[in-house]
Amino acid sequence: MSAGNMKRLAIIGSGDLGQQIAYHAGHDNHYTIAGFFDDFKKPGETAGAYTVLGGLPDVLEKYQEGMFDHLMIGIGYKHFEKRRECFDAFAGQIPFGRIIHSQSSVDPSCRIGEGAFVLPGCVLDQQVVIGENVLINVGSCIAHDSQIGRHTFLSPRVAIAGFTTVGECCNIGINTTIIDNIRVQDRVQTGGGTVVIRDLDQPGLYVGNPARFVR
Ligand SMILES: CC(=O)SCCNC(=O)CCNC(=O)[C@H](O)C(C)(C)COP(=O)(O)OP(=O)(O)OC[C@H]1O[C@@H](n2cnc3c(N)ncnc32)[C@H](O)[C@@H]1OP(=O)(O)O
Repeated sequence: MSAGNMKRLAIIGSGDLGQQIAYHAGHDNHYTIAGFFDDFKKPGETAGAYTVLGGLPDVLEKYQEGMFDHLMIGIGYKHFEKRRECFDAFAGQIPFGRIIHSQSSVDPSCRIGEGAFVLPGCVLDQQVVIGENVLINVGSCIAHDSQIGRHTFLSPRVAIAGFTTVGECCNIGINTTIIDNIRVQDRVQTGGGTVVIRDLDQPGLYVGNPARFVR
């Protein structure tokens, strides 16, 4: 697609995650980048290669003025409540982007929610279901028939076996392994390298092999 035909993407949050989304959305030819919305920067200020269009109160108006076509949330795992709130505030009013990087392999039978972002090097096998506003970081692998709940963040190289369900607003740490037929409760966080071999029934932080509840 030539740049002239591409839809324009605006991103809420111009920090590290917003920059990562802008980079891949642009360089992998999904969108031209309209700019960021960020309450902590001034309109017109530069953030990386792009401009701040305004703060959160300006998003709807700028969309109605035709400044962008699709929206993504660049608020990361340190602010899950805000990540969820922002998505829910604009869902149904503004179309969200859905980006699957061209260097990922996603089976056509997968269902990927609005606002979801699959980064390079991921493999999603048959019938995987990815909820709205989920981010799947580089090199993650999700086997057949597994599901990831809304707003959840998978760090790089997470490995999830078949028939497993990860809840909403989870932060799954780098290189976490989850075996098959597991259920992970909403709002679970795992440390790097955690190995999950039993259901995680309680929200909170788990680490280690096998995973143990920390707090
Ligand atoms: C593109 C990107 O960069 S995406 C971001 C990717 N980043 C990650 O995945 C970060 C993963 N983070 C971690 O692993 C961190 O160590 C956390 C979040 C689990 C722990 O953070 P803290 O809140 O500082 O906890 P703290 O360091 O006090 O650890 C609590 C206990 O868990 C242990 N622990 C912490 N991390 C791990 C781990 N990854 N594996 C095993 N044990 C661990 C600690 O040794 C400590 O044990 P103790 O109570 O017996 O002494």
